[in-house]
Amino acid sequence: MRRSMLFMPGNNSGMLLNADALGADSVILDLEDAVSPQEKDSARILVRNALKYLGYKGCEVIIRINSIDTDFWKKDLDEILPMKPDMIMPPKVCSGMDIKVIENYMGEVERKHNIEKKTSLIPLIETALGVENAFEIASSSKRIKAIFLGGEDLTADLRCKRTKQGDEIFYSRGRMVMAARAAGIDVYDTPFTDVEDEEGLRTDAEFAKSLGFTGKACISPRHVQAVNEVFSPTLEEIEYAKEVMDIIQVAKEQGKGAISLRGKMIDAPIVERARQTLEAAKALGGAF
Ligand SMILES: CC(C)(COP(=O)(O)OP(=O)(O)OC[C@H]1O[C@@H](n2cnc3c(N)ncnc32)[C@H](O)[C@@H]1OP(=O)(O)O)[C@@H](O)C(=O)NCCC(=O)NCCSC(=O)C[C@@](O)(CC(=O)O)C(=O)O
Ligand SMILES: [Mg+2]
Repeated sequence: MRRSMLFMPGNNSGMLLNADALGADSVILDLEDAVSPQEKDSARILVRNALKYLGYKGCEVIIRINSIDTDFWKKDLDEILPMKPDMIMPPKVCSGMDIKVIENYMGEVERKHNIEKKTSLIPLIETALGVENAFEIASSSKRIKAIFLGGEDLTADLRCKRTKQGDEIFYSRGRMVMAARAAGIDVYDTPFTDVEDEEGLRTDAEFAKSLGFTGKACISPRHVQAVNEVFSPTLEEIEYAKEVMDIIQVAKEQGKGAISLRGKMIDAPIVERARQTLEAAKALGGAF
């Protein structure tokens, strides 16, 4: 289960060394905006070597490449794909056509190196055009396992102020969740960028969860535990889900589709949510 995704700059060897020991479900080794243009070549080699020699058994590893309007993205794929990372994150994806361009080049590299695995994609959507085309992007390739909202670049493109409360990205968050769920994939929320503000982080993560996000990115290891907690089912939720499953069995035996539990109606969609809760709990290692 992927709840937290921790970004780290691809040119920081100290951070890369312990990448899979920080509690995040995924780490995103960044070759894009956290790396200056002068450092792109050395960061690419460092990340390639980290994948090759460190192995990263403790969590999923995603590489954020540079965007297709730069001179770097093909070199990124040339070096990184042969190391078979779990996923590639292309940034500033604006359309399904962008995905086709990336996918075609990935196919070329995979064939050249006889790589059977088709590496998955998690497109970063962080422009107004990208948000408008979110469903088209989400459904443009079988390689896409999730989409990811980038609030900082998006608000720069929208020409508005990025606030902690996040009213300015409310529409985009809803649109992303809708697009991802309609395409049958997961959806991840933008990182909370105030490293010191754990209460603000929790509020932001809880709000993202309430909208339907699967998980959230982090820029600091200090945020990982809170994000993992928020995106895990609570014991109360698990207990309730089990009660729902029990009571719907009683309803079935009585030939009913709906029944009452603690004064509230239980029917098919509530049972489906309970099933999702128990599935998440099971994925996290609970015994049910
Ligand atoms: C923010 C800060 C500089 C603060 O540094 P500080 O040193 O003040 O932090 P401290 O907490 O004091 O660090 C205590 C100890 O943890 C270590 N430590 C810190 N962070 C760590 C980490 N991430 N991974 C592993 N280790 C870490 C540190 O090395 C130290 O270790 P040690 O010295 O041994 O004690 C640092 O966190 C950092 O660089 N974060 C990642 C930045 C990054 O990747 N950005 C790009 C991706 S976002 C993006 O692009 C989003 C988007 O695309 C989407 C959108 O649109 O929304 C966009 O467009 O924005
Ligand atoms: Mg960005």
